[in-house]
Amino acid sequence: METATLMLENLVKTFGRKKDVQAVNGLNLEIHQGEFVTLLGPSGCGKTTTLRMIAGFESPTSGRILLEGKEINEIPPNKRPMAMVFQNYALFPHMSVFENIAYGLKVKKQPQDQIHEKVEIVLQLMNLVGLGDRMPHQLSGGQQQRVALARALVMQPKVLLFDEPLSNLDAKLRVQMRAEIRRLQQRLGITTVYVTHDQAEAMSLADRIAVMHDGQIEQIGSPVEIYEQPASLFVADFIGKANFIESMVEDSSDDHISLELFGNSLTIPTGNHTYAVNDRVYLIIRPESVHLSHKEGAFSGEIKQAVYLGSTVEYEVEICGQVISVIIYDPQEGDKFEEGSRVSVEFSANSFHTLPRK
Ligand SMILES: Nc1ncnc2c1ncn2[C@@H]1O[C@H](COP(=O)(O)OP(=O)(O)OP(=O)(O)O)[C@@H](O)[C@H]1O
Repeated sequence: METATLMLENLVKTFGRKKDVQAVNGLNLEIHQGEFVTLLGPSGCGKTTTLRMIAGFESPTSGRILLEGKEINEIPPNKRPMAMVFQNYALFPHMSVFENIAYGLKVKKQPQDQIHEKVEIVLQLMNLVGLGDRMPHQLSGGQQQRVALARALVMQPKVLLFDEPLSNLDAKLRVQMRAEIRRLQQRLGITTVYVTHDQAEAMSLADRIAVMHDGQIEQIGSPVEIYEQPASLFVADFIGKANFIESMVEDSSDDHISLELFGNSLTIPTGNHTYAVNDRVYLIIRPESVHLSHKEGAFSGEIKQAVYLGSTVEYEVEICGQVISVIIYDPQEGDKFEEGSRVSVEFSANSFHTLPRK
């Protein structure tokens, strides 16, 4: 069996004199050798606190952190074989790029020639050759972040930690840097934990995404699993857009259920759930799985709102009193509909997903 490099067991962190802020609330996570895991969730869900506990900057109120099977709760941050890259780069302003990168090795009293060799390797790796003598303020934001990453990599950590490292960069550079981080991580194979509240960043980087909510992991899985099989309403709503249609089970067999959808009967696979007749469910469908046309179709709706965004058009369509979001990618002439017009609506086969409704 593959052993986890990093294991978080029932991790709890409370803040405040009365211990009344539950930042992390019984969190369990296993991260394997070489794996890239992102912690994704809304502001305040406990992502940064979790990362800071892994790094050793915060000590857990209870629970255990294990690295390669050994508990490291009591080991100070500078003794953990980990390196962290921060949102604000945290470079020393009075040191050159070279000195910034060399700093950690100097503190560890490594021989001068080895420090030189190692710094040169990461300067090359991070496309920073020729910039070693510059001061941080003479670099662009993207270059500063590369120096911060070089400074982390030069320590040859077993675990690399990122705290929203791209938030201060403009949108284009962010996309470029995230591709660079992914390439680098794959090439070096370093176990990585990456905190972000940006879904696209989490989806494009991670082997697995841990979606956090109220100090716990609500679901962990590959980007495809998280998107296509959300385990809760929170995940379905937080990751991408989703339509939630209230319905009730009319018939149930081993692996299929029939339910009512806008006056019609729909039979779909049950997925991971078991349902009985009369159970209340949410039918979940993504906006890109809904199709509009002027042809005769199963359902008829009215366009309430149309927003043209160039590469996509987004519609709000009312069907039987319920408003459904629709996204059309790469819209062609026939995909444009006026507000107030009637359209027929179809749903992609097998694109429905259900969750129990209390
Ligand atoms: N040092 C602290 N003292 C008191 N409360 C704290 C402290 N650090 C974090 N918290 C609280 O713990 C909760 C989780 O914070 P945390 O920074 O981990 O969330 P986050 O998911 O990283 O959010 P964001 O995306 O906004 O950074 C929040 O309610 C926050 O206010």
